[in-house]
Amino acid sequence: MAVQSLQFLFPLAHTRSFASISLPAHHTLRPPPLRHPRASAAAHRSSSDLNPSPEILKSDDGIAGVAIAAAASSIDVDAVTEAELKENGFRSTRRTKLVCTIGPATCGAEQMEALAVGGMNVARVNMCHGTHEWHRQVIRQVRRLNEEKGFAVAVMMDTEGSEIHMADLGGFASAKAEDGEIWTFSVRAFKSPLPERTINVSYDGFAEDVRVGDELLVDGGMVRFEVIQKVGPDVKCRCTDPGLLLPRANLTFWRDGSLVQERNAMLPTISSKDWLDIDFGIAEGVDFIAISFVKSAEVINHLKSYIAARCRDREISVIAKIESFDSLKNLEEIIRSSDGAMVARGDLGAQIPLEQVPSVQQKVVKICRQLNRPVIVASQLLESMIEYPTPTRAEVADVSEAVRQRADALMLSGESAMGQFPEKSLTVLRSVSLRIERWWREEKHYEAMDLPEVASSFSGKISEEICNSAAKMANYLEVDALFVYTKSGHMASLLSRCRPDCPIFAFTTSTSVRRRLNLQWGLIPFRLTFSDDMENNLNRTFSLLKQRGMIQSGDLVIALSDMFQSIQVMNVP
Ligand SMILES: Nc1ncnc2c1ncn2[C@@H]1O[C@H](COP(=O)(O)OP(=O)(O)O)[C@@H](O)[C@H]1O
Ligand SMILES: C=C(OP(=O)(O)O)C(=O)O
Ligand SMILES: [K+]
Ligand SMILES: [Mg+2]
Repeated sequence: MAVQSLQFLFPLAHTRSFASISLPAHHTLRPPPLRHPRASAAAHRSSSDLNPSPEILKSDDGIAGVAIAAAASSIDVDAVTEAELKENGFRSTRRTKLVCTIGPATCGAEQMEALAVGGMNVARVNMCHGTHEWHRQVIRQVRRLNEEKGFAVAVMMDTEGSEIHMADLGGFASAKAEDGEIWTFSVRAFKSPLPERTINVSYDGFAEDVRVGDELLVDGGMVRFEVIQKVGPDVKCRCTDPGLLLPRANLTFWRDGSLVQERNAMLPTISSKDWLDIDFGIAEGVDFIAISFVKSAEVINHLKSYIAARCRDREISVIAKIESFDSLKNLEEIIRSSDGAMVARGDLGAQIPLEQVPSVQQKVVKICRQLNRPVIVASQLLESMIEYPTPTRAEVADVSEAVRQRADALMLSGESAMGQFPEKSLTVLRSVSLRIERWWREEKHYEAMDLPEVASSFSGKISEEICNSAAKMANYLEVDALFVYTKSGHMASLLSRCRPDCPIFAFTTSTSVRRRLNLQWGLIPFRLTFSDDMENNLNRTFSLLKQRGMIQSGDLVIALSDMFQSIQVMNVP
């Protein structure tokens, strides 16, 4: 290690007694060296510092991305983050991750690349819509983008679940239901075109289950009907809240002010169609599978063993969607059994009173953080931007609140899938995230959260203590970055859980782990081949990152590794 580096190495892994060594008192450390603002330092670097010949991409809103073919370099790094680091330094990298639903508005190569350049960390495909062929094209497009342009966008497949949906609207993109109109919801098979004001319903038992007087909510209440008459397989309904009906919109019904639930209990969480979609997702190598309408931990455990038996060489993370009344009863257990959760506010708002959704969101975000599971806040974040180029003030406030809660990720649905302004919507998520994150730093805002122990083994406890201490030291010493060398990604996620002030550079040997780390707060995942020799690893990393202009001599770094369970504090030589 270079002369000016200060270094503390604790080989904690091997003996129990080492674990009780206390970390060095802060006064034994040299203060961090004075540094030039990164922006000006970066500006002085010549473009020949960049390695190998980069192709500069420019998106509409002026964000520069540097795309470097992954194969040509010995360290794989997210092209957008690399550009951000070079332009503005460590402090400005975005901590909150962004998920975009891909749909007709964004499935083209150009649009998808624009989303990647705009900061999309995860591309989501919703199996409620489209064919396998369509989804296959999208997933391969993402892979191609990663390979050719140096992105690390992960793919999330979201199952349909077995709730009741409307069918397609006989070829129409939407239909307007007006106040007082009588519509027929039917399980009959019609020849197209459908009769006027008629909607096909996916669930055969619909006409039997529903009663006259029930309230029928389309898409969580975007349109409402009252059931006025049942005629065999046809259910006649009067529109009470007008609005736009979209193909395959979700249906729930309410009786005497409560959600009608019996039917939900009978339907399996993962339908036979979902199992076919899951097989498809496994075959296409998706990184995440999100399960809709999770009711209990069993279904998650079952799916996880199903996946484990089929993909021995790589993992697929299972995300539990919290969107049903039932999931709230078993929240902790569900989150504990899953690899992450989504606050799916669309359907959630149809199953519990709307005014309860914000507190449930806050609760899920908190439990996920405590149990060390990534959490996504989803649905209607920027709903008005499906049609308009600027968000409402209320939407900006909602996005800010999710960022302020330190959720791992924010998600776009219709805004990116079929809206008119997908890239602008992403820009709003990005700039609102950055603004709140900067505000924390300006205000020196620390929010202490009790982080209960999550490890079950002694070695796991050591890792956890090391991460908690390293994050504390990083804040106290105002270090530039935390470096973590981790094969499984676990130690990176433990660091992320602490939500430290500085970014976390997570080095992992696997491309699949790297993509999955891309969902977690504050992590900048790199793929790097490394050995058991930490000194060698660090020197190689420093030299590679320096060559690429991402760090410079004098930067203060805390490095951890899950091979040695070590902490080192040093200046980049
Ligand atoms: N693969 C797709 N093909 C066509 N339309 C899609 C697709 N994915 C999403 N959409 C459109 O975007 C809207 C919002 O997406 P999302 O919120 O994921 O679905 P949903 O509204 O079914 O919950 C959908 O209602 C649908 O109109
Ligand atoms: C994200 C959600 O699920 P989907 O879009 O699949 O209905 C939701 O209901 O908020
Ligand atoms: K879905
Ligand atoms: Mg849903």
